[in-house]
Amino acid sequence: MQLRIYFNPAELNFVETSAEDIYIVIDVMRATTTMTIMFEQGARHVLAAQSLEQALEAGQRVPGRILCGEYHTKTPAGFDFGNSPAEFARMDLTDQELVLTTSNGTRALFACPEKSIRLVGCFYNGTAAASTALALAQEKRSNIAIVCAAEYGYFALEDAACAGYLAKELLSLSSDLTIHDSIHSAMTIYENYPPAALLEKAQSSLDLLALGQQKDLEYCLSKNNSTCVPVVTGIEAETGLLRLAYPVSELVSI
Ligand SMILES: O=C(O)[C@H](CS(=O)(=O)O)OP(=O)(O)O
Repeated sequence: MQLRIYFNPAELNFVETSAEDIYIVIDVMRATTTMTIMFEQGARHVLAAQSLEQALEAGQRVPGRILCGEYHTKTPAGFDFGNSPAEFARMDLTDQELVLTTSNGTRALFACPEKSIRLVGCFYNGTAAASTALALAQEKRSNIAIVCAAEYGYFALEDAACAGYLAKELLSLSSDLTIHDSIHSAMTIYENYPPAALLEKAQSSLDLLALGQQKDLEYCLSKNNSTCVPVVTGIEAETGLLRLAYPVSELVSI
C-alpha cells in the first residue's frame, strides 16, 4: 500500500492518479477545520462549491440552506456566514444543510479524481482522519494520497506540516505502507513546524491574526479534538456541488 503527499492540488495534473485511491484533503486554515466543526455541530450535509456563483445558485435553489464561505477571507455579500471555525463552533447546526465555498479548500476537493473517496483532514481530527483512511484503504486494497489545498497555488506551510503529522500517524498504525520522498519531506516539516511554530511562522496564521481571527487559530492548530471525519458522498446533479456527510458509513458508492 503506497502513501504519498501532494503539496499542491496542481501536482495531481502531472501524475497518473487513480480514482481507487483514498484521498485525504487538508486545508488547515481554514476550510477543512471548518467542515469538521460543522459536522461536530450537527450538520447533515455540507455542499462544497468551487465558486461564489455556484454557491449562490445552490443556496437559492433550496430554501433553508445556509450559505457560507469567503472571498479573500471576507464573507461575500449575500452570504449568511463566513469560514470561521470559531463561529461555527458556537452554533447549533443540527440537521442543517450548508453550502460552503472557500478560496482553496473546497477547490482541492474538486481537484481529486471524480468518484474517488475524499476524506476531510486537519490537525483537529488528525488521528481519526488517519485511521479512517487506513481502514478504507485496507478494505479496498488501495493506496492513500494526502492532498494539501495550499494557498492560491502556492505551498502552504501549515498544510504540509499537517500532512507530515497525518503521515506519522498512519505509519504508527501500519507497517504495510510504502513511502515516497514526499513523506520524508512532510514529516521533517512537521518536526520543525509543529502547531506552536506554525502560529508564529505560517503566513496564513499571520494573516488571520492581523484580521483578529485569533480564536480560529485555536481551532485550526489544536490536535485531535474531534473524531469526526467528513467524506464526499457524491455530486449534486443539479448544481455540480460535492456533497459531504459524516459518518463515513454514509458512503455507499460514489
Ligand atoms: O478563509 C480562509 O481561511 C482561506 C482564505 S485565504 O486563503 O486566507 O484568503 O480560504 P481556505 O480555502 O480555507 O484556505
